[in-house]
Amino acid sequence: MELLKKYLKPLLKDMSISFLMKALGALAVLLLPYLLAYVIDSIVPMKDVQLIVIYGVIMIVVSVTGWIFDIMANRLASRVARDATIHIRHDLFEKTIRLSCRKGDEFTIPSLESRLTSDTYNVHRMIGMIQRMGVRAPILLIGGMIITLIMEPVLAMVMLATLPFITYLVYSKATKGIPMFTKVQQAQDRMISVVRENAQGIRVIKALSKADHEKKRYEHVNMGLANEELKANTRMAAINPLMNLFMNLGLVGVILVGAWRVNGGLSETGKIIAFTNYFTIITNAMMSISRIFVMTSKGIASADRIEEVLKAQDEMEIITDDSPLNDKIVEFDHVSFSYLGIKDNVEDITFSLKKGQTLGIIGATGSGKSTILQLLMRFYDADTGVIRIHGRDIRSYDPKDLRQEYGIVMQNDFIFQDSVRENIAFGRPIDDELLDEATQIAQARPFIKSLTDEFDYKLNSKGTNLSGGQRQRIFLSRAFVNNPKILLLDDSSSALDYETDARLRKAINTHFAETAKVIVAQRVSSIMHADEILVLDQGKIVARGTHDELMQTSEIYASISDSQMGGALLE
Ligand SMILES: Nc1ncnc2c1ncn2[C@@H]1O[C@H](COP(=O)(O)OP(=O)(O)OP(=O)(O)O)[C@@H](O)[C@H]1O
Repeated sequence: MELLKKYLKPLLKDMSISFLMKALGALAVLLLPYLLAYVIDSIVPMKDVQLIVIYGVIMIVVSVTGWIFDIMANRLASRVARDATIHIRHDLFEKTIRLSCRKGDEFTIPSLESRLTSDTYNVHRMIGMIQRMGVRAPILLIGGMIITLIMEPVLAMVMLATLPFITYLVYSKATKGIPMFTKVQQAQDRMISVVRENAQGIRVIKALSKADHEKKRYEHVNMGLANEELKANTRMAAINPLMNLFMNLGLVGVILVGAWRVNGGLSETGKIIAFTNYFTIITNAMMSISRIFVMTSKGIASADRIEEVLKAQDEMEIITDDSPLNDKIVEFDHVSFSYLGIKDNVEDITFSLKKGQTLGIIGATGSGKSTILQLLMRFYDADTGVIRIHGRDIRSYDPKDLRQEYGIVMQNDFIFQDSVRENIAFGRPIDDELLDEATQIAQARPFIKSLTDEFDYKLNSKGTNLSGGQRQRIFLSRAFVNNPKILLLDDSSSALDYETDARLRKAINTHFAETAKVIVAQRVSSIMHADEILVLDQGKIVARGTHDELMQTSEIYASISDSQMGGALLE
């Protein structure tokens, strides 16, 4: 509910106007049966046609005025719901993209996606509904009761006897509904996850003929969602029919007692007609209130999920470190880290890099190579040990400033559906000269020249209209274009042929002679000229040194090198 308070507060003025208009519209609706009873019981017996016409006109005016107020209030309500949701979505999106990687892993991407889409939609519907019905229904309900009590106390008591049952019914169903709708949203997260994986891995699925397997997986989560929805909706579905039952029982009682009273001369026909009108108004108001409860159950469950993300503590706090700056551009000091807090994914890593130096990292898959780069980017914080940049704790830098120091190619880098230029510049103010230089170093110039619109050529999402090697050269251009102080390359040339790879290495060494470089590679040829090479195994450094030293001291390194000798010979 805090979420609603925060986002509706600035819209309080519009909401108040909308509520006022709704209230006036509701009063007009309440006035009509009263006027009708008066016309039937007092004006018609006078047989004064002119007076009857005047009252008819008054009733039309009241009815049209109420209708106009209602429409205006509904429009305003839609605007308030829209404005509040825009701000909620904006803040949620901003928080989502700023969320630390650890928190992102905790929430999971599909869940964040559904919080941004269906949860915000539920909240939007709840805000709209509360405004459209939240004032009107209670006024019609309470106003209708007061008028009927004044008009026909005996009949009103018959009708009111049904109310305790109805109130209990709505309350008990709605309170049980909130956790059920939370489960529905969780099932939706699971379905989005499968849909997402299928959409992204469509080619693998086709290649491995796994369509039937994936269909079954989808059916499973789809059934899960359907079952949760069924459970929640079944509970809620009982509200309306049961309410109808109680209301109709009340109405039967009213008509029987009403007929008995008219026959006995205790009441008049007009009053009984008006009373049945009020009864319908009250019934509809009760129905609306029950709908508000259903939608509010859904909306509150969704608002809680949104709030959970908005309130997520970002553990990426910035600390103070006034240590003197030194010439070690990057330093790992006995760093250990675990993603899940179970087993260290990197353990006791120590190294440092000065201006212009290159560190090569090699090792088996899953040995922790990319994790070192993730820690260097401060996507995660080390559990023990310290990472320093220019001699100061990495945690003392604003992550935004810190990341501007880097040029990075990640293993699973991404191409956006945009031009080649935008994919390289990435919103940074990059002129053509820089673009040209970066693409030349990345050995991308020849293939970009061959594209129909060169730098304006539109790339598909994930670069499906490029080859693997072309994509890597776009990623490299992106990393080079801002002349980084620290260059991090994670398996960035695996799709290049050996000759292009060798030219790339030469170009990097010439253009980035001053830059500290960390190169993660599977190929020995990509790192053999590094100032130091780390050989990783299960998160630990099992050997270190230059290429020549490692050829003598590390069996693992020597065997990798020997198996790739054809590549290593090419420089
Ligand atoms: N987000 C994550 N959550 C949990 N575990 C993770 C996560 N990312 C990586 N790991 C685990 O951490 C370990 C090291 O992974 P890392 O990606 O650093 O390996 P790598 O040496 O770069 O492997 P590769 O050469 O295959 O890219 C692996 O066991 C991996 O399963």
